[in-house]
Amino acid sequence: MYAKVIVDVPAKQTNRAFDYFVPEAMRSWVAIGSRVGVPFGPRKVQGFVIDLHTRSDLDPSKVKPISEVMDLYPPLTPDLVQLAGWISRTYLCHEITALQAMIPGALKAKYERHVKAADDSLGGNGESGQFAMLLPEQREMIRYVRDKGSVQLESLLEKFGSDAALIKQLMAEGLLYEVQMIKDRMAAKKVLTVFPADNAELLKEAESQLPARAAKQKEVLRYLADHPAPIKLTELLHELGISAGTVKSLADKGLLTIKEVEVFRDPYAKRSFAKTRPLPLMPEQQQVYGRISRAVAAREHRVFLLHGVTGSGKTEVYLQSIQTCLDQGREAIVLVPEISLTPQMVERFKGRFGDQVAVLHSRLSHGERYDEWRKIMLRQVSVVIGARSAIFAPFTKIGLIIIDEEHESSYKQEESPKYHARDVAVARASQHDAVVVLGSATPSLESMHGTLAVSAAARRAATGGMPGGAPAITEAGAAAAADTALNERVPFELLTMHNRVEGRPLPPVHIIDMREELRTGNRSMFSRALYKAIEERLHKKEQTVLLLNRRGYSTFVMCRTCGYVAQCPHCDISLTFHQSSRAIRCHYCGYAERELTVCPSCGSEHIRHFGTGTQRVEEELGKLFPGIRVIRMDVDTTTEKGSHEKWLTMFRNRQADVLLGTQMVAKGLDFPHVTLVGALAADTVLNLPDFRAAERTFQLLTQVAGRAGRHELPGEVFVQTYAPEHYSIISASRHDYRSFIDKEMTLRKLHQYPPFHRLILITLSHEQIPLLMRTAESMAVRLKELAKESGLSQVEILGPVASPIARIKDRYRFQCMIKYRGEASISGLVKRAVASFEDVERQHKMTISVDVDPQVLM
Ligand SMILES: Nc1ncnc2c1ncn2[C@@H]1O[C@H](COP(=O)(O)OP(=O)(O)OP(=O)(O)O)[C@@H](O)[C@H]1O
Ligand SMILES: [Zn+2]
Ligand SMILES: [Zn+2]
Repeated sequence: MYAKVIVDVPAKQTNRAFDYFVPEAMRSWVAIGSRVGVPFGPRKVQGFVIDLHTRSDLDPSKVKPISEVMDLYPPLTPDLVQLAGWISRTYLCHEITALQAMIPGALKAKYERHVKAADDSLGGNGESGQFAMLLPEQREMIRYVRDKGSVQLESLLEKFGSDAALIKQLMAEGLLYEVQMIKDRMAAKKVLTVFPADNAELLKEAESQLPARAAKQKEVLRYLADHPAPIKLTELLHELGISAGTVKSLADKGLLTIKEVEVFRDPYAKRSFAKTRPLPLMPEQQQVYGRISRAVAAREHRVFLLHGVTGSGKTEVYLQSIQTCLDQGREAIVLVPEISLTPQMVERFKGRFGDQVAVLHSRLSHGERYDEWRKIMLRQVSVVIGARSAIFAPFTKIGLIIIDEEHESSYKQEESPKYHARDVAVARASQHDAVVVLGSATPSLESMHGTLAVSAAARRAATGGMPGGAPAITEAGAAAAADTALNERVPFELLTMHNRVEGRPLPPVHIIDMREELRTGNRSMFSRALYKAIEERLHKKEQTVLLLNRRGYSTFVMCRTCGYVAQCPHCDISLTFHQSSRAIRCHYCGYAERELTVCPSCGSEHIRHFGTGTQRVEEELGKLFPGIRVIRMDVDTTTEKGSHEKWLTMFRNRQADVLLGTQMVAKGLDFPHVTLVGALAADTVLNLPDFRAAERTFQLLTQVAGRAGRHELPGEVFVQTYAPEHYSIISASRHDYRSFIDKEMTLRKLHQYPPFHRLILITLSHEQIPLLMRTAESMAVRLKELAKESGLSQVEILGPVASPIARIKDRYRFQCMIKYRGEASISGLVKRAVASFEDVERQHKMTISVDVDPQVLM
C-alpha cells in the first residue's frame, strides 16, 4: 500500500503530495487524515496522508517507507483533507498550511534535534584508534551519548558546558550524528487514579485480616468499600491523610490498581450552568425556525441569511434549530466573532446543551484547547461553539453550521491561509448536505448580494459555463474536478425578523453634531445632551454603555509646539502610547521606547499622547461625575485571562454605572438595566482609506445602539459625530438597514467594488525600493499578459502603488490589485504570475503575498 503525503515543508517546490510506502505493520493505522513521520531528504518531517493507493507510479525501489504513525486515530477527517485542498487552491496557499490550520496548536510538530553515536564510534577494537586521539571531554561525550541511545542536542550542550565546537568536530568526523525527532507540543493530561477491586466483600474481608498495626491500610480499604468508584490518587491521599506508600502496598496485594487515566482540562469545570428550556417562540421567530428546521430535517444543503434586528431573538432561533439537528443524530458548529465569545454567549449554549458543548477560543491555554478539540474527536460532544477556526472541528455528521454576526471582518484570517470562514462554512456544509445559517442585524453586502445572485446562478447552471462565456483558468486535473462541487454556490435565502422580542421598540437615536457643540463653546468630549442623559441614568440607577471606537484613532504622541509625531523607525506608522507600561510602541513590529517627556525635535515639554483614548474618557467621567463607577474594557484591561468575564459579571451585577470600551462592548451583550448608549466618536472609521468604511460605520453604530432597552426598560442612544450628514450615520440612527444597503450597493456598483467585482491583493515587500519597484512593475505586466492570453476581458490590473502602510519592519511594500467580475476563478492566473517570480523571491529575499477577497487593504 502507498500513501500520498503532504509534508510539513511550506515551500513552492514541496507543495504537492509525495509517495511513501506503508509498511505492513502500519496498515491498520494509516488512513486518510493520518499524521505520519516520513524521511524527507536527510531529515525526518511530519506530514499528512491525503490519499491511499495500492500502487505507485514511481519505481518501487525509490519509494521510502513511512517511519512512524503519530496518532492512534487520524486527527483529520477525509472531508477536511479535501477541504484543505480546496482552500489551498482558492486562497492560493500551500496545502500544508491549510492542513496545519485545521489541527490544534498542540499537535503542530515540534522538531527536536537529537544526537546519536555512530556504531563504530569507539573504534574497531574497543576504545582505540581515532577515539584515543580525542580530548578527554569528547570521549566522555561519546560514552554518554552511547549510554543514553540518543540525547537532545541542547541538553548535551548544557551538560558539557555548551562548547558547540567540540560536538561539531565529532560530527564532522562521523563519530556523532544528528537525528530529528518529531514531538507533539502537548500531550494528553494524565493523572494517577485508584481503581478498587470491584468486589466490596473482598475488600472488607481483606480489611479484617490485616494486622492491627496496618491501621492506615485498613482505613483505605474501609473507605474504598464504602466508595467503590475510581478516585484520583492525590484526592485519596488528601482525604485520608495517608502516604502514597500505603496505597502502593495495597496495590501490591492486588486489592486495588493504580492506573494513568486521561483527564480533560476543562476551562468551565468550576462553573455550573443553569439548565434552560426552549422558550415559546415569537411569531417571526417561529416562521424563521420553521424554514431552517425543515431544511435541516430534509438534509438539504441550503444557505439562509437571517437578517434579524438587534434583540429580535436570533440566539433562541439558533438554539432550537440546533436541537432539531441533534435530534437527528447530527452535529452542529456555531461560529461567533472572537470578541463576542463572551461568557454570556457560552452560558446560553452550555445552559441549553450542557456537556454536549465544546468551546474553542483563543483565550484558552494550549492544553485546554487541545482537550476541547479531543472531546470533538472522541465524539463526546455534538455542538461546538468557537471563533473562526472552529469551522474545522473534526465532526463527521454535520447537519447545521451557524455563523453569528456574519458581517464581522474577523471571520477573514489575515495570515496564511487567508481564508474567509463564511465561504469555508458554505463549502464544508455542501460536503455534508448541511444547512448554513448566517445571522446578523447588519448583514454584509457580500451576503446580501448572495441572495440576489439567484438568477445569475440559474443562468450559469443552464449554460454550464462561466459568466460572459470566458474560459476560466483553473488547474487541470482531478483536483479541479474535486473542487467543482465545493465551488458550486447555492443562492442564499433571505429570512427576516423585523421586530424585537415582545414587540419592544428599538431605541430612538439622536445624532449630535460635535462641530455645533464646539461653536457654542463646549470643548468637552461629551455633548451637553449626552452629559444630561448620563446624569439622569445615575439618578435613576440605570446603566450606560459608552463606545469609543479606537480604529483609526490611535493614541499617537505629538508635540504641540512643533507638530512632531513619534514614528516607528522601522515602519511607516506612528507609535502609540501604552498607559500600563508607560511606553510608546509600534503595533506592527513591537518596537518600543520610553514615554517622551521632551520633544526630540524642538525640545519643548508640550509633548503628549493624543487622540481620545478610553483612559482619557474615564478620567473625564470622573471629573464630570464625582463618584461615578466606571468599568473600562479595552486591550489594556482585558489581557489577563478571565478579565473579560470579571468585568462583565461586575457590570451585570450593577457594580458599575458605566461600561466604557472599544468595539468589544458593541456586540452580543444583553443587560436588562442598560437604558443609555453613547457613541463618542462615531465617524473615526469613515476617514480610513477603505471602501468598506461606510459599511463598518453603519454596522458598529447599529450594533452598539442595539445594546439599549432590550428588556422592560426603554432605551435611548446618542451618537456624537463630526459628519452628521453621512448616510451611514443617518441610516443607522433610523434603524434603516434597507435604505443603507440600497445606497451602498449603488455606490459599490458604480465604483466597481465588491460584491460586484472581486479583488485579489498582491503585496510585495523588500528592503530596497528600486528592486521592489522594478519587480512590482513586472508583476503587473505579467498579470496583464496572462489575462490577455487567456482572453479574460473582465479582469483589470491596478497598480503597482505603494501600500497604504508603505514600510513594515524595515521592508518597503508595494501592491498590485486585481479586480475581476463574476464567479470566474482566476486563481490559476495569479498562481502562474506569482510562480514566474519564484527566482526573484529566492535570490533576493523578496516576499510576495497573495490575499484573495481581502478585508484589509493596508
Ligand atoms: N421567544 C422569546 N420569548 C421571550 N424572550 C425571548 C424570546 N426569544 C429571545 N428572548 C430574549 O430576548 C432577548 C434578546 O434575544 P437575543 O439576545 O437572542 O437577540 P439577538 O437577535 O441575538 O440580538 P443581538 O443581535 O443584538 O445580539 C434575550 O434576553 C432573550 O433571552
Ligand atoms: Zn516639538
Ligand atoms: Zn515598527
